[in-house]
Amino acid sequence: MSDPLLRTDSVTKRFGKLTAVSDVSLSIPEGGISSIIGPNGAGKTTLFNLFTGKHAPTEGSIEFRGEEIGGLSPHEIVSRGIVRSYQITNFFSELSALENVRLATQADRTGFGPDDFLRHHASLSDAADEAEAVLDRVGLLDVADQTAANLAYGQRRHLEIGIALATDPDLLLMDEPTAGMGPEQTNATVSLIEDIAEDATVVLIEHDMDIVMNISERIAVMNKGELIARGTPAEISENEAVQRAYLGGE
Ligand SMILES: Nc1ncnc2c1ncn2[C@@H]1O[C@H](COP(=O)(O)OP(=O)(O)OP(=O)(O)O)[C@@H](O)[C@H]1O
Repeated sequence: MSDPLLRTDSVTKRFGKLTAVSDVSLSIPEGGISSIIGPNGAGKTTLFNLFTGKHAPTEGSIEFRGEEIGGLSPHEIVSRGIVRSYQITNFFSELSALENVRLATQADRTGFGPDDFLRHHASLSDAADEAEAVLDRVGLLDVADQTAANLAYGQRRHLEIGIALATDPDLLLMDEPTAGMGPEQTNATVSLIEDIAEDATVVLIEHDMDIVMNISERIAVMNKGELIARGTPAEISENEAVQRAYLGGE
């Protein structure tokens, strides 16, 4: 089997006396969709925050493509190709959809070295083309010129995904991407996630079990900070420890 894209080894995060993530060893292979599920407070978001550099692990390691990333800054982690699509709004509301995505594509391609500076002008028009392609992919080309603030809720969520895609991530972390959406928008978002997973690795935190079971190739289940099960949707749906965790009995 090929090396995992992301691997944690006994990673632990404590906040004072509270252990939010406890001794979690998990491998995410390259490609496809993996989901992290678990009851409220299980430690899912904290695990994402460790992956993105928002928090440093208290103990243990996190490797991306075989290199330690635990404790790196968010900026360094993004530059390695790990990007998070936020559940909270993460765009400039007065700028248009296109401008928001274009800023993200520019940030991805414009470095700070002298060569980058010389390439800057040419890269701006490329960034504009790329931004349009990203907007098309997330279904927002027809509202490209509307300000982000004027987009409907589901469109704003897709804009956030577009901003993440604009940096061409290898690993896209998505935190409840369908939260608050109606059935039609949910279906559109699920199709988009499946499309993204054709050429990037996607890890989802998702509470909607129908989506999780339909879309995931593999699922990791957390409860009270611990990883209690890993497996395919069929394996997880039959796992007794998982059923107990969801019934609140463990
Ligand atoms: N910055 C922080 N400081 C202190 N405690 C925190 C912090 N972040 C998370 N926690 C605590 O860590 C535990 C795990 O929280 P986390 O948000 O990771 O769970 P979750 O599985 O994402 O839950 P939910 O599904 O409700 O979002 C909770 O008890 C939470 O209160």
